[in-house]
Amino acid sequence: MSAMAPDALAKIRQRIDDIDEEVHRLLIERSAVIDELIHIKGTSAPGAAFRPDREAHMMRALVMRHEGILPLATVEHIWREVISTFTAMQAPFRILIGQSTDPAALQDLVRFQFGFSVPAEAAASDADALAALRRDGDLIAILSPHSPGRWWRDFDGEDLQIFARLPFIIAPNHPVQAEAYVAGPKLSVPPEADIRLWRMQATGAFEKTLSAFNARIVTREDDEILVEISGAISHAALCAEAAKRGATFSEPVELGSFAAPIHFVGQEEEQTEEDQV
Ligand SMILES: O=C(O)C(=O)C[C@]1(C(=O)O)C=C[C@@H](O)C=C1
Repeated sequence: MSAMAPDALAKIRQRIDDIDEEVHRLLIERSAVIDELIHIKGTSAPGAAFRPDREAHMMRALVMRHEGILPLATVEHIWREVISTFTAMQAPFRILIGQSTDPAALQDLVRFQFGFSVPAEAAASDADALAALRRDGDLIAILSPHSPGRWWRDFDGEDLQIFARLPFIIAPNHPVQAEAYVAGPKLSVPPEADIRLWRMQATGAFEKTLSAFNARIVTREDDEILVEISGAISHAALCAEAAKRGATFSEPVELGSFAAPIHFVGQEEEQTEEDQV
């Protein structure tokens, strides 16, 4: 195959330039609504702009409309950068990264989700992260469910709340494989959420009961468990089922709630002309 004629390359580059210009102009246009958003939402308090349920809805729409050869994670990351920047433009916030058995992976997750326009730094410990969160209203903390700091023991969902679980799109080849919760001050508008995070004491053979309710044990230590469970399931229903198996669950402490993640299995192959013959 001969090299592409220079004018053909120039034409393609012109198309790319035109597209880039349009995307850039649209982003500038998107940012023009910020003042109005601040006015309508009354987002004067630091960190008060977060609307996790709206973000979840947008990410679902993004997954639904995506097509072609562009990796979904690329588009996801671009939008995460945009949404995070737009959140900070309404009300600035900072990120504290909690303890993890894999700090580099957790840092990657933070940058994938929040981009580079929001300051992020590692907390000395989970306890420090929570203390800072309780002190400064403009902070959110990224907390690992596998943290040696066991932050969940000092968290009762009263003054702080978990309002998102990361990553939101779970895919086998996703560039970021770490998982974490986003904790922050109580949001002024409680998010619509389908999964709650509970801390409970559980005894007996309780695992089957949780599986039957599609609940996910995130962390377990002795008889204390951290569980993600659908908002449609009551504690009473869980206990009634557990009783049949001689298991028990204590009254749960709800640490927060969030939108269910999207499990993305892969992009549908584009059908080429060769496939059809
Ligand atoms: O829809 C809003 O309330 C916004 O503030 C806009 C926006 C966005 O950039 O799309 C930013 C932050 C919210 O968490 C959700 C969405």
